[in-house]
Amino acid sequence: LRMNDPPVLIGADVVKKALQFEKLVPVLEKALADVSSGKEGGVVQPLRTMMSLEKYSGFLGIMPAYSSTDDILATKLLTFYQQKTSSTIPSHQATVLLFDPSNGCLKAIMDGKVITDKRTAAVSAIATKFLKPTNLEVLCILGSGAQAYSHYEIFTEMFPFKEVRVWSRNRKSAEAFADSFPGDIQVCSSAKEAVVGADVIVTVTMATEPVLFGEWVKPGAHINGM
Ligand SMILES: NC(=O)C1=CN([C@@H]2O[C@H](COP(=O)(O)OP(=O)(O)OC[C@H]3O[C@@H](n4cnc5c(N)ncnc54)[C@H](OP(=O)(O)O)[C@@H]3O)[C@@H](O)[C@H]2O)C=CC1
Ligand SMILES: O=C(O)C1=NCCCC1
Repeated sequence: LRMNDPPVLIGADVVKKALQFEKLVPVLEKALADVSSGKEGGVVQPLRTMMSLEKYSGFLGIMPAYSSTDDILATKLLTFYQQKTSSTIPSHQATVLLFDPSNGCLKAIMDGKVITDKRTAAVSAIATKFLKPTNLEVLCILGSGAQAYSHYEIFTEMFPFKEVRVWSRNRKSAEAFADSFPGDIQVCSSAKEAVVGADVIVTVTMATEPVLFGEWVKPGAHINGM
């Protein structure tokens, strides 16, 4: 791209093809290590700004970051809303803007919804890889929305679970989730039933009240709380 060229638009389908988990995981591991290395890692990532839209039970989040080692300047713009069950609009929508860090020119406008779904699940999987319990037999997913799908995909790709359980507020959502994958997924009638005995627990709901209680959790289990 030349300096004055308009930014490239990169839609969800193209992003989806580019973000295969086997490519994404090593890149994210390096990014996480760079962030953890402080100054040496060369990452500038101020705390995200989260603006509340109380009138609509929504939020607008702004998440800028610069990596000097990769020389990448980007920001994610995210909106998320407490949706009515009947809504067909995704609760979380996002766009990622990519800039030329040397002059501030906007280079690309990318679909950020797929990035959010896959990045979040990949980071949970990386955390699980490093903190995992000795046993990795039972995976429990609480919630059955976009994050549940992406977490299921990467967790079953990266780890040898023998049993996968899902619970969701609406049983029909959990059933639709289970039916959408060829693998066997046990739909549970309560969060407790899904959690008791699980080795890895993923909480991916929009609940504002607790759905997971400590007394259900097996000693040594790993929890990814979204
Ligand atoms: N930390 C991070 O980087 C990120 C965090 N998140 C968070 O992950 C969570 C899931 O996101 P996502 O999958 O995209 O959202 P979706 O809207 O796609 O799915 C939401 C899920 O939450 C359930 N749910 C909604 N309200 C309640 C409630 N009051 N009590 C119990 N369950 C409820 C729904 O269940 P049902 O369908 O059965 O009604 C549904 O399964 C959210 O909290 C989101 O903010 C998401 C992306 C990134
Ligand atoms: O994408 C992110 O980062 C999010 N953080 C918190 C709320 C939902 C999405």
